[in-house]
Amino acid sequence: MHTVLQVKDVTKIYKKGQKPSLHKVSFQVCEGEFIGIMGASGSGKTTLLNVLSTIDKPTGGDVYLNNINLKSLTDTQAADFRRDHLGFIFQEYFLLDSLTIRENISVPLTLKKLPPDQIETMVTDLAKRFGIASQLEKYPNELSGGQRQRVSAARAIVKHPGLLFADEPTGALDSSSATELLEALKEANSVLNTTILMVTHDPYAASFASRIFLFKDGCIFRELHREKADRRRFYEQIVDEVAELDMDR
Ligand SMILES: Nc1ncnc2c1ncn2[C@@H]1O[C@H](COP(=O)(O)OP(=O)(O)OP(=O)(O)O)[C@@H](O)[C@H]1O
Repeated sequence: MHTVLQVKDVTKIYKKGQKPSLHKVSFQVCEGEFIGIMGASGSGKTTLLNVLSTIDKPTGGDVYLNNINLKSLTDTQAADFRRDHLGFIFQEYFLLDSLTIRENISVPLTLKKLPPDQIETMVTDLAKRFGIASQLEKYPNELSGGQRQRVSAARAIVKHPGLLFADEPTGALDSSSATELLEALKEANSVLNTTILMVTHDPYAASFASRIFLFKDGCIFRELHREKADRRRFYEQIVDEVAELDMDR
């Protein structure tokens, strides 16, 4: 399986004299992995996501995404790279209220100028996977929070991003909506081979990942592998680690 993301000795110092927010962080992610990023508030998770997604630049070290060194990109190239290769899901849904759900999910494909019938097929297929096929002609304000988040996930995945970043995607959802979203992400991961990097404080959400990096003070403090453990056992392991590291917010 090929390496999608390579992070080498990445350091981020916001202000001279300040403690590094990331300190020589190194890891690799292979295509089709589902990575969870956990850590206490202030441990560097958002900083890492910003640096990996070309939104911010590291002070030192290198990030290779699909073998492209992000350092080599100009700001305009970085914006194009984000549009063409990366997908994002945030705690907020960021849907366009004046567009239908079908139109919202179609936006990335319309921007790519794909033929309408191809867009139609891709959007309908994905909407079925995400359990929102019957909502396609509605508007965002007619949907529940959980449904809106699945729409925003479908919009991020429909363009087949090389890497999908999810930043606290279940943060605003009740537990059953969170489960529906996480199961949909897991399905996209296993069926469509979408590579996912998800920041979360929630051990339950993290238990859907196959590998987890626990951050502390800007460094990877521990790495957990799900391997053959079922999700429940993995969840228990994560809860134990979080308690041990006192990582609760
Ligand atoms: N723009 C900035 N300027 C200066 N320091 C910053 C900036 N952004 C973050 N930091 C500092 O970097 C460190 C890591 O912050 P970061 O936001 O990455 O943590 P986090 O793990 O995402 O926290 P949370 O879970 O609360 O979102 C913190 O000490 C924070 O104060």
